[in-house]
Amino acid sequence: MQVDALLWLSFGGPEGPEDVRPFLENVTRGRGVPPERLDEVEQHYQHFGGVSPINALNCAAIEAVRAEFAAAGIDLPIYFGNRNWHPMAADTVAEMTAAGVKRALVFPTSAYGGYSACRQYDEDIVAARASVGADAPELVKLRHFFDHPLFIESFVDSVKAAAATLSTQDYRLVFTAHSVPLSADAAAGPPEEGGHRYSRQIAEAARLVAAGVGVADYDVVWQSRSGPARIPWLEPDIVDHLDALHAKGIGAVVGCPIGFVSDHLEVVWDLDTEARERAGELGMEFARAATPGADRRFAQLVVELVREHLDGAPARKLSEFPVAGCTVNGAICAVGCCEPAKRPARPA
Ligand SMILES: CC1=C(CCC(=O)O)c2cc3nc(cc4[nH]c(cc5[nH]c(cc1n2)c(C)c5CCC(=O)O)c(CCC(=O)O)c4C)C(CCC(=O)O)=C3C
Ligand SMILES: [Fe+2]
Repeated sequence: MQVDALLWLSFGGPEGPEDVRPFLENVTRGRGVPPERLDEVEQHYQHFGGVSPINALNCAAIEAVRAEFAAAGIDLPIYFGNRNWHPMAADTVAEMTAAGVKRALVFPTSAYGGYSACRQYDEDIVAARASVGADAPELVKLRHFFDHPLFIESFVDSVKAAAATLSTQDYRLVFTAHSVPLSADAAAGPPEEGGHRYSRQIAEAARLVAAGVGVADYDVVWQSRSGPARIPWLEPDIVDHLDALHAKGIGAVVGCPIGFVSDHLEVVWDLDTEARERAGELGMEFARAATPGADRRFAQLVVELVREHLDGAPARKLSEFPVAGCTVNGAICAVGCCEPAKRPARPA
């Protein structure tokens, strides 16, 4: 396939105290997140000076991919655009159009399926192209990579490295991912797959990493719950789970943020701040495994995903899940796939 560019499509994050509120409003527009939750999350960002680490991490990861492209003789410019903060995807796609890009691959910074992790990026692609108009380039999104060997191997090594910092090797391995409403998880994937594509892919990635580490018993839990309390989300929460582990006499935990590709705010707040603090109160040791974003293998993974399109290279994958997430111009993966949740009306 002939392509002219790669678009790195991410979530975006604020760059200073004044950006936080407008950023949060962009994220939650029409999504039924209560104002109290926004106030709370604003404090998490302000705790770090109103700066999310996510933009700098994306820029560093893009530089790493540029170096791998150069080494591999792949001559593709890389553009960067986000859903919720500058550089906004629509502006970036306008810039690509002006530069004469006719067809680009799109790397979304999420490894998984589901509405928030996959279909919402498709919606971003549709909206960005629509804002540019008829000259917008064709945008071909790359597939889910949660079961790519380079993604899994990076987490295996980071779990081992985190475990090595503990005073004991008798630790509990606990995987965490961003919680989503139960209804969103039930609707994840095409209906004939039976739903729950997001939580099942998380479970599969956790299984592969645990096997690579050589750990038989582990847990998969959730973090960063949002939304009104009356709507059920995936549980248990990591912080509650630490209480439960403590009650069972467990004294050391390795937390592995399997649902995230880089150390953005959910990781540095919910895990490195809240979970670590709770572990401290309980007298438990807590080590957090690094996310893969800064690992050279992550850049190599992007190169491999790109090669699947440039030269028809085979898709390397460790699970039986079908290849998914790869569509053109933001088309949905399949009829009924990852339907956006119906937002319940606010109680009167
Ligand atoms: C599955 C998933 C991923 C992983 C897949 C992926 O990576 O895309 C993810 C990533 C991220 N989520 C992020 C930030 C936020 N997510 C929020 C809200 C929500 N996330 C949800 C799900 C997910 N989110 C959901 C169902 C909501 C409820 C509102 C809605 O239905 O949409 C809110 C609103 C406030 C709050 O309620 O927390 C914020 C600020 C950041 C950037 C962090 C930074 O700045 O460093 C990143 C990478
Ligand atoms: Fe989120």
